[in-house]
Amino acid sequence: MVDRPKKPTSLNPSARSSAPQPTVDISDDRVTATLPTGESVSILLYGATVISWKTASGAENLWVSEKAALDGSKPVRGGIPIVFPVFGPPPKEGPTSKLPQHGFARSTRWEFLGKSSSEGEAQGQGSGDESVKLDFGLYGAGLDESVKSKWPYEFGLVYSVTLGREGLMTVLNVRNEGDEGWEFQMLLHTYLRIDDISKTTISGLGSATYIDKVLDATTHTQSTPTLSITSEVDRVYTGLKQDTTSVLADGKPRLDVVRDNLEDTVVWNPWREKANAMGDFAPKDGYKQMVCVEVGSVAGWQRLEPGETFEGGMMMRSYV
Ligand SMILES: O=P(O)(O)OC[C@H]1O[C@@H](O)[C@H](O)[C@@H](O)[C@@H]1O
Repeated sequence: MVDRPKKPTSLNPSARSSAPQPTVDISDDRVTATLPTGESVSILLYGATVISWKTASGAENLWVSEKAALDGSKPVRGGIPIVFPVFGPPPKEGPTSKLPQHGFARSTRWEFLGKSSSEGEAQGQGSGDESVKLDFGLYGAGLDESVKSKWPYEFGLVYSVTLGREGLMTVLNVRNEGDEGWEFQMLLHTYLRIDDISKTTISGLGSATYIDKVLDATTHTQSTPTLSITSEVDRVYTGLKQDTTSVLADGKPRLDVVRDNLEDTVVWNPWREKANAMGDFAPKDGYKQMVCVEVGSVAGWQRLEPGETFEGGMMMRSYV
């Protein structure tokens, strides 16, 4: 009798079968991944908006308004909406002038492209350093005609969200898929959850220059090593040299935001009046539990010629 060929097995089958694996749950409107150690992330397909990122302790790191629309009717007030291809109100003239504030990426449904796992998991090492990467795509062809007519360029966006034990990494890859060059701005509009704004300081911006959108829209220099927030803040820090912006609670690290290939960071807190004026901002005193630290490329424009790509993003670490 001829021996049957054995079924191919992994290099270390026993470890592979016994090592707990990350789980990925895909529903109609969102993708949720959980590591065996308890960390989790949840991403709405609408806007590819990360709406939750929890550490192993169960602590939530992102702020989402209690009145945020999660049904695709408007951009999510909280989490990490993606700003592309224009930041803020569009310029009066030029290719992005007809687009809504912060562009269309945050108000368009993206496609889930799939998941991949870290080497540790793939080789069944059970080393406890598993991570899971979720990819989302948005293409010119996927846009509504009404949006296409406002920004008629061929593009491909791939947004990768990687959940690991050491933090959450989010990276946007932008590709020009057409035959003419175009320019864009991008930003990860991250609403961080904090316990108490009066005990919160932000470091990593000392000596940097910023455009103060609340004051006079002119350029200032950060004179103190840390920033405390005691009223409305809307600042665009530009050309930052250091990579890490840290949020401290009572002087102790709470969250780090590490920029990757991006030079600008927006710090935003609407404070009492602006929070009150936003219909989807709740609770009304929620501005005391959030601060936006938003990495991006927004002070100028990134230009992509046909076939060129740009990639930028961030790594976030949580200390709770
Ligand atoms: O209300 P939106 O469109 O989500 O924008 C919120 C804020 O987003 C910030 O990035 C801007 O700097 C602010 O000026 C703006 O108010």
